[in-house]
Amino acid sequence: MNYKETYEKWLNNDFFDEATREELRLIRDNEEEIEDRFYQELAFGTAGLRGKLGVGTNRMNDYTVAKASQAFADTINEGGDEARDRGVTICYDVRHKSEDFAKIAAGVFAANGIKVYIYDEIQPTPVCSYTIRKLNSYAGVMITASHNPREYNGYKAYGSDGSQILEATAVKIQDYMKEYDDYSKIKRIEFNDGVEKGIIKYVDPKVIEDYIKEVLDCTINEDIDKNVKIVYTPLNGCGNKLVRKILEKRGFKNIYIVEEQENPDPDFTTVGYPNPEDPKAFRLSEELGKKKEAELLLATDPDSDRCAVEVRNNKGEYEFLTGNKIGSLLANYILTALKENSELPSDGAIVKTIVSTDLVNPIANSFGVDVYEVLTGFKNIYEIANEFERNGKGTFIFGFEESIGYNYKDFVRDKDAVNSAMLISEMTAYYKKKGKSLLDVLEEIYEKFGFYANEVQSIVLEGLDGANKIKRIMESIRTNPIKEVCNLKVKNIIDYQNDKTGLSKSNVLKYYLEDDSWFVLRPSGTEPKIKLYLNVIDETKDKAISKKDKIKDEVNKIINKVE
Ligand SMILES: O=P([O-])(O)O[C@H]1O[C@H](COP(=O)(O)O)[C@@H](O)[C@H](O)[C@H]1O
Ligand SMILES: [Mg+2]
Repeated sequence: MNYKETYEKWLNNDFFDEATREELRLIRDNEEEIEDRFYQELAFGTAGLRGKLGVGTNRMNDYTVAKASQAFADTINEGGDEARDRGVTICYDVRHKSEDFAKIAAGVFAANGIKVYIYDEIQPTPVCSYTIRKLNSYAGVMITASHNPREYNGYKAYGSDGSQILEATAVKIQDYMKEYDDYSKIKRIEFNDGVEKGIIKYVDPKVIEDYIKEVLDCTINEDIDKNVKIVYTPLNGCGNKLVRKILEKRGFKNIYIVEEQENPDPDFTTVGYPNPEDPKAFRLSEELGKKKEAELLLATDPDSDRCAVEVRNNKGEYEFLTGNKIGSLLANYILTALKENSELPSDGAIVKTIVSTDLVNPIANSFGVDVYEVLTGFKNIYEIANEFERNGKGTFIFGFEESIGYNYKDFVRDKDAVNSAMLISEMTAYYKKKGKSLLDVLEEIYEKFGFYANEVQSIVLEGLDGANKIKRIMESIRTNPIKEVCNLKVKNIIDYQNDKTGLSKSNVLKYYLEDDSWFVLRPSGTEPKIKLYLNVIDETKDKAISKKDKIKDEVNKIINKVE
């Protein structure tokens, strides 16, 4: 069926509610809009389903959420009575429709005989992962579009191990989805009926208390300067309650919250694009920071799994620290402390993605700790912890990725901005006591382990046209491989789609240059973007940065030539 036929089918089927059909009538003459809404079904990407809110098969709405939930329910039902009884944990964030979608999903699972555990308020993504493990749930769902713009929502799906589902399960769910083109086949009861029947239950708030204890147990050093001044913003998302509680419980004396961004706001009015990977998200934090002379600014994204950092430099200005820098600092901090406290496991591992900085390799190796590399996505990072658990060997210490995601230990199996905010604050306070800032420590790390310059550049290409352009860029570089960049010969090309890498197949190209620098091109799996990642090494910091900029420019020229 082509997009126009699907559109007509929705328009003329009185199964769909009047508001839905009215929205479709209004776009009758807008061919482009019809195509964008119906040319495909939402599909599982890096972190579940993600799409714009609105009517259509390529949109997040009551029907597509119900369909995905029915297909997920079918997958769970393959596990029989045990799976149904262990049930599904459901959480949701602050976005438009998040709570509604959570309740629709709950109604679908319940109608399929699957128990549901749901919170009566917004929760961060890491709490979803934690609760699945704590309640021994068979699966989980987090309704969120993370840091995407306000027009988006999404559906993160989890397995019983508390990490997001891998491709094999996503494919299974998508196969089941094909059986529900007729939406009336989806089983669903009203949320309140499910609560009355007792098949949908609210999670005991004690679980949150246990989570807080576990996070506090991640404390590494107590001998720290708790007077360090910290500004925190939840960016109107889910981080507010838990991050503040944790920082208070750790005894930090000077925590300042950006008031305008304290309470939930699904429009993210005060920030616009609520992605703290973009330093613009720190505008209000910087203002408050300057007033309070704060040393550290922390921002968590709307579902509070990403944590961004700015640090005050000698001139009193704030410097953004990328995910690669924070990942390296945390790895160095954690490993140093574990070694000093004689707690470093002999089979310990650090896990990062293939697009994250290599600086962590010499750091980890100096402690005799292995670094594992996986494809983009925290689901892949925690698959290593799951494997360790299945095989009974290996200890997951720390995982991170360049997109400001980190986590220590494995009681939460997704990135955790609550735990990260605590550890970054602790690390800052620890070095403050020694008279150093995070910037000083970073310089020491470079001196000791080498000068690495990293960058991630995103090119936004929206809609079907954008998606096609991204395809053409990847195809063009596959068919005409780059041979040399900035007088550096290409030493090796890894095509994760076609080469045998030991990892799942993925649309990613990694270019290694003769000096061991590399760059990677891949389409984002959560946003309409193609990303260029760079990891460049040289003898000094300045040389590394300038070489990285030159390589970036040259690769951009190649990309821009693609029609
Ligand atoms: O968006 P979040 O915070 O859920 O984060 C998700 O998306 C990020 C960006 O992925 P992509 O480059 O494919 O857009 C991934 O790095 C991350 O592991 C994943 O959990
Ligand atoms: Mg997020």
